[in-house]
Order: sequence, then structure tokens, then C-alpha cells
Amino acid sequence: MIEAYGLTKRYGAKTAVYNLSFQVRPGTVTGFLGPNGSGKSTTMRMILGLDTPTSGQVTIGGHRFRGLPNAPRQVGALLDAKAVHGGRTARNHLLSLAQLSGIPARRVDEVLGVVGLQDVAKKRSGGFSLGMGQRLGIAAALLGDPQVLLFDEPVNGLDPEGILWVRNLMKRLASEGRTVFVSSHLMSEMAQTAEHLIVIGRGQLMADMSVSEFIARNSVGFARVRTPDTEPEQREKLATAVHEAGGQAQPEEDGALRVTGLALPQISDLAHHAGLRLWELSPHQASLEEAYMRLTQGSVDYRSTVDARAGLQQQPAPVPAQMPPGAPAQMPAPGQMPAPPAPGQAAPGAPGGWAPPQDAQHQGFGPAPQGPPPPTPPASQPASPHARHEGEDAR
Ligand SMILES: Nc1ncnc2c1ncn2[C@@H]1O[C@H](COP(=O)(O)OP(=O)(O)OP(=O)(O)O)[C@@H](O)[C@H]1O
Repeated sequence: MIEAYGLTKRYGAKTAVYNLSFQVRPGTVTGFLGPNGSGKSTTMRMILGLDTPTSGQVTIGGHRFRGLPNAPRQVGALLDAKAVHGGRTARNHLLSLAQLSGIPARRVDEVLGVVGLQDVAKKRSGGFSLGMGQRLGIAAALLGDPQVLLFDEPVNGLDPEGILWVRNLMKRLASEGRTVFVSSHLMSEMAQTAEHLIVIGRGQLMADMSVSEFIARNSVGFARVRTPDTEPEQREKLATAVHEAGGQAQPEEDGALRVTGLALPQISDLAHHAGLRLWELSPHQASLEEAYMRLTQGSVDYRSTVDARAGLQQQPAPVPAQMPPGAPAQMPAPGQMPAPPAPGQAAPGAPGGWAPPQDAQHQGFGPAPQGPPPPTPPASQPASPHARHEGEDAR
């Protein structure tokens, strides 16, 4: 079990992790989610004793990492797959790690087989692809057959077969009673791998619950309802009945209605009482990705903007301010011909013509901020009941 209490890490004025308390239990895969820069890697480094908390503490099985007897036999981790001596062969890299921890050499060949690198064991890891490097990093984590495993983005760079393999490996390790803590940005993958989630935003805890509870709490379930396509008036009648019953009905692209605020049996009864036939009545739940986006949309640090290509667009040839009566119209030079306006659109520069969006921020990838307000870690040290100072660290 991993236990964090009031974990805080500041780098100068930057608060990377703030007052984080959570537990990662054995027997399940726990997913660790958060937008870029939210503090996942920092947290993992503190768990592994690679970074010292500014305040708070984190323990594994009741001990701080550096206080663990023979830590590599108890905790395995994949943090940065690239942090490998590229001149060494895969086997020699693992052998050196094994020797440091008193692990027998035959274990090296076992883990090379587990991760599927046995055929390239004698190749230098510097020539490995991203996916092969990930596999080597996972092999290193498994070397000591540890009870606690941490993986930071383990499927990064893996092909679909590799992703499936990692998913099954994580589940198997958890089913053996191990503690498995894994960060990922691939929501669909996390939905299939993890049972429990810890979500952080700007270094602070946003959710600590099962995947199903997370989706239920952060998404709106809805029903898709379809009346016969051949009788559009039935759809109108149903929409009216839904509104009168206190629900909301939005048209879907395919002609169905998306109904929220009413349970399926209520919708069925409404249709029955109104004498309407239904071609479809189905429950829908948002995906983990939708639920995650909804929860974290206010704590995303990096949003893209529209690529306006300012200064790269070809300008139309300047038109003289005043044309003498009867003078021939000046033709733009080749390559400077302005594009004709799209049907129904005024030409650029004409009243009502196209103009670049003023608020490009919200036109880019990522929803406009409208969800819960983002957590804002204070710049100064918080007075947490669990807070401890760096000097108190037993290491
Ligand atoms: N050694 C450091 N010095 C200064 N700032 C740091 C250091 N390490 C991390 N940070 C900052 O702390 C914040 C959290 O970074 P961290 O790498 O933990 O986030 P993350 O959630 O793992 O991000 P990503 O998903 O992009 O990997 C970021 O703003 C980062 O710039």
C-alpha cells in the first residue's frame, strides 16, 4: 500500500504538488490521471525517494522509500524509459541492475522473456525503438518481483499489440495482490485497465474513487429515443411530452432525440400515454474521457490556439484609393489573386466580410473553461495538519 499525507512539492515559486493525500491499495490497478504538468511525475518521484517533499510524507508499506529494507525487491518502477545507458545491451543493463540488488542472473532472462525482448537481449539499447525501450523499462521494474509497482505512461510508444499486453500485465500483477499505480493520458486505455482512479489538477487532488463512480459523478447519462423516421410529427410530440414532464430533449444528427433528466421507464410511459411508437430507447453513459475532460477542463495549463498564420497569408494587391473615371482596373500580380468569397459570404474587406476570431483561445483544442474552477495552489507554504518540513524527513 502506498500512502501519501499532505504531500507538497515546490520548486522555487512553482508549486508542483500541493497537500496531496491518497492511498493506493493492493489488488487493483489504480490509474493516476491529470493534465500535462499537473504533478503526476513529481508525485511518483517523491514516492520513490527521488524527490524530497517540501512538506508532508509518502510511505510504502508504512516505510519511506529510503527506509525500506532492500527496496528494489519490494518496489519496481518505470519512470523514464529513456534513462538507460544506450551503449549497454538490454541484458547487460538488466544484469547490472540485478547485481546491485542481489537478484540472480537467471531472473534477467525470465523478465526479458516476459516483456518479449529475448531475441534482442544482446542488442545495444541505444538502438531500441520507443516501444522496445518501454518494454525494457518494464522488465527492469519487474526484476525484483516486487509487491508494489509504479508505471509512468507505460504504453507510451507501444503499438496496439503492446498496449494490450501492458493492459493484461497490469491486471495480472494486480490480481496477484500487488499494488499497481499507473499514470496515463490514454483515457480509453485507462478505462479498460484501472478499477480505481486518482485524478489531480494543478498538483491538487480532484478525485479519488472507482472508475465507475468517477464516470457517474462527472458525466450526465442520457437516453437516445427514436420515433419512426417516416413520421416526424411523432418526434415533435415526444419532445413536447418530455419537456412537460420536466426533461430536456435535444435532436441528434440522425433524427433521434437525446433525452436527459428522465429515467428510461418514464420516457417509455410518456410515449405510451401519448400513443407514440418508439424505434429506439437506449441508455447511454459518458466515456471516461468525457468525464475526465469535464472534471479537468478548468485545470488545464496548456491550451492550443487557432493557427491564424499571421503574416503568412498572401495579401491582395493594393487598390488605389481613387480611380480616375474610365481608368482600367489594375490586375493583381500572379499569385496575389484574392480567393473568391464562398457562396453566401461577402468578400474580405466588404461589410460583413470574414475576420479572424477575436478570441482565438476558445476556438482551439479543449473546451472553453466552464466547469469547476481550477484549483490554485497558494504560493506560500500551507498550514496542513499533516504538513511536515523537509528537515523532518527521516532519510
Ligand atoms: N525539477 C523541476 N524544477 C522545476 N519545476 C519542475 C521540476 N519538475 C517538475 N516541475 C514543474 O512541476 C509541474 C509538474 O510537473 P510534472 O512533470 O510532475 O507533471 P506531470 O503531471 O507529470 O506532466 P506530464 O503529464 O506532462 O508528464 C510542472 O509545472 C513542471 O514544470
